[in-house]
Parts: sequence; C-alpha cells; structure tokens
Amino acid sequence: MKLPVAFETKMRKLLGEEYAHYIASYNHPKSRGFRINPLKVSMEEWNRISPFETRKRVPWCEQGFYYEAKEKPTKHPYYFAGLYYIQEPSAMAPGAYLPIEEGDRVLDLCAAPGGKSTQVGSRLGQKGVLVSNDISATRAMALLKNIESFGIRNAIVTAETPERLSSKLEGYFDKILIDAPCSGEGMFKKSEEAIKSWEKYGVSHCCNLQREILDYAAHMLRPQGMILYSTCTFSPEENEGMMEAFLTKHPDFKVIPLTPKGGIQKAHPEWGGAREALKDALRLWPHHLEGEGHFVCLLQKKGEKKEYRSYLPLEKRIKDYPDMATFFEKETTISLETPVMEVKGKIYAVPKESPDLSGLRVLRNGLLLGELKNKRFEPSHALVLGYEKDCFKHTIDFKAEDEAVKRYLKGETLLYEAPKGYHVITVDGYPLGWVKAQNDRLKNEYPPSWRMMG
Ligand SMILES: C[S@@+](CC[C@H](N)C(=O)[O-])C[C@H]1O[C@@H](n2cnc3c(N)ncnc32)[C@H](O)[C@@H]1O
Repeated sequence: MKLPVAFETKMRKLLGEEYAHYIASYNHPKSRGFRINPLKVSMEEWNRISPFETRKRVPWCEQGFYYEAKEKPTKHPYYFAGLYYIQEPSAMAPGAYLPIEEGDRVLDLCAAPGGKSTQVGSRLGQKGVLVSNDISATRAMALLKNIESFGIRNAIVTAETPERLSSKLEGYFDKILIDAPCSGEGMFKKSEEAIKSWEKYGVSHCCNLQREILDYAAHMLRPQGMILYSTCTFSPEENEGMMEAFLTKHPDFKVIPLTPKGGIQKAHPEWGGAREALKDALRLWPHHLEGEGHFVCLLQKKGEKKEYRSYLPLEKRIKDYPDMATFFEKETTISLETPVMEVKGKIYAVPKESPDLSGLRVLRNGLLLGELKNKRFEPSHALVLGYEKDCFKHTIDFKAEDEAVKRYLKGETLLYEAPKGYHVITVDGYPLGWVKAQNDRLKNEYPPSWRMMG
C-alpha cells in the first residue's frame, strides 16, 4: 500500500521510536468484526446458535466478535433477521464507551450508515428515544435500513444539518454521539478511498466541520448530559486539539476519564497543545490491538438538570384506526393501545417523549407499522423485524440450513400449504418477513431492496 508521503512524515514525527512498529501493522491482515444484537439474541443464545467457527471476542465491546473472511456472515440468514451488524472492531469502541442509562434520549448526530446507532439503539433496550441523523439524505436511507433490520422501535431517523436540528432541540438530549466526519487516517488500510479523500480535503477542512458540529451538539445537550466524540483519524488537530478548542470555548464542559481496555491507549494531550485532562481520552492504534485507528473522548456538561417540556402530543392509538386495529388483532399480540402517528398514510409507533420535529426532514418517526391504502392496512417489513416471533399469530418456521430460506430471501414464491392470509417467515424462530398464503403457495412479500444477492 502506498501511503501519502506527507502523512508518513507526520506520523514518523508523532510516533518517534514507535513508528516502525506502527508502519509494520499495514502488512497485517485486516481485522473483521461483527456485533450481535442484544434486542434479538442474548449472548448465551448466540453462543449456542452461532454458525461461525471463530468465537474470539472484541475486548472493548461486550457484543463484539472477530470473524474470518471465509465465514461470509453477510450471506447467512441470521444477518437478514438482524441478529448482528458487520463492523470494523475499533469502530465498536465509541458506542461501547458511551454510558447509557435506562430511558436516555440519545442523539447520534453523524450516524450513517448506522454502526454506532445500531449499537446504542440496541443498548437502549426499546426504552427512551434515539434520534439518528445524517446530513446526507442518501446515506440516511442506508442508516434507516440498518435501524429497521436491528428492530429498534424507539428510533427517529432524520436527514438534517446540525444547525436545523439544534433550532428545535435545545437541551433535549441526555447523550450525544458525534462520530465526526474526519480525515480518515485510521481507515487507510481498510479503503483506498480514504487515502484519496485525505489528499483531496485534508485535515483543516474536517476541523471546520467538527467545530461546527460540536457547537450545535452542545446546544442540544441538557446539563449533566454527555457527548461522546470520536474520529477514525490520527491527526491531533481533529482529536486532542479539537477537544481542547471545544473545552476552551465551552467552559461548562469537562472531560470524563475512560478506562483503556484490550490494548487501547491513552490519548496524547501534548500532541494537540491540549490540557492534561485529555490524557483520559482514548486512542486505538493498529499496532497495539486488532483493529484500525480511532479516537474516543467523553465530555460532560456541567450545571443542573432541567426538565424538557416541548413533547410531541400523542393522541392516537392503533385502536383509533379500525382497519389497522383489525389487522393487529387478527395477526399480532401487539397492544392496540400503542401510541401512533400518521404521516401521509404511513403509521408509526412513536416513542414516548418524542420531540416535536415539524419542519425538519424526518425519514422515520419511530417504528413504521404499515400503510393505510384505500381503507386497507398493509403491514411494513419493519414491523416484522421490530418484534419477536411470539408477537405474531401466524408464523412459518424454517431451519437456517433449509434451502427455502435462501429462496425466500431472494424473492421467490414458495410451494407450501398454509391457511390463506398473512404469515411471518421465521428462521430458527427469528422473524424474517411476510408472505401471503394462497392456493398452496406462499406469495413472497420480502421487499426487493432487502433481497439476498447472488
Ligand atoms: C464517520 S461517518 C459516520 C459513521 C457512522 N457513525 C457509523 O458508525 O456507521 C461520518 C458521517 O458524518 C456525516 N456528516 C458529514 N458532515 C456532517 C454534518 N455537518 N452533520 C451531520 N453529519 C455529517 C457524513 O455523511 C457521514 O455519514
């Protein structure tokens, strides 16, 4: 791999004697990881059912595992059931180090494609609120799909600028994750694109973005709330230096020490002309652990906790829409008292204490239950992925090895005798999607954009 000369020179200067060790890590094979979804599978259950040989754990992430390329986890039906997310092991650190308490309102401000959002969302355990945002509407679509796949019901997905979000959400959040757009130096081994982007945009362009994002985040955080700032770059300007500039501008914030685990190192305040307290931020180095480069820092806002009062009024329930209520009664055990919101015929189950986001670009207001079409209710794919098997009254279960599962995931009609109407296909008991049974056939309702390729 050809690294930019300016980058090598910079790293040699920063790392001194360690440089040889660091540069040698570019010859090591890439580390691959996946993170299991505690909303769908406990660790005990996973250890029983895991189809993969490798059982090696990622030391800094309770749900993280390494895997070998030959194991091809994206081809297994469990992937389609949302049992795990493929994630570079070091990228699991920010979501693991963010403290989460029951009922927290969390903002993931730069969230696409959803690595950290799926992690934090699954740690929330369907309680509280997760607002997952990305400035790019196209990237936010991929984020939405991953949130749906993970079955996170209490997530709101937006595609907004931090400025516009902050105009509506002053002091709303308990926790904010900023996985900042950065110069990506820690990802050079993972992608050639990262090198090209570094050469094109450089560090200072990213610093401007990060400063702005951090300022808007500070505005949206309640006193006593926390910001977890992370990058996948080595440059001190975007890490210790960025945190120093933020703390100078916002003296109502302090650094919360993080404990290094499994080869993670302390940060280097001296590199960024930063205060001593920033040694308690963390750096992940490819020559100290199995994973790429990352920086993680936890900040807390001082002051007294205030109550946020401007919630979205939730007046409707499933039972208020007769066609939908009939469907839910016939097909599910989900409560008809579930609070819902209708947007252009689409019905969402909305988390309690949702903020009022009117006027913003909202892709999803909670769990999409389905659509009202000419008085008929059509259930969504997200509904199947958002609940466990026992919540559906008509299910057809296949074993993961059964060829029918792959054929279903590829969109084929299956020959199968079942009572007429909707059924949920499950794999080893994990819901995958809808079918409609008729005349000894299961009409495939698996969405084309979710299908298994190849
Ligand atoms: C490092 S990536 C995020 C990766 C993501 N957190 C994950 O774990 O999958 C940074 C993201 O920031 C987004 N971004 C860039 N500028 C932004 C801004 N001003 N506000 C919000 N998001 C921004 C990019 O579109 C990109 O998706």
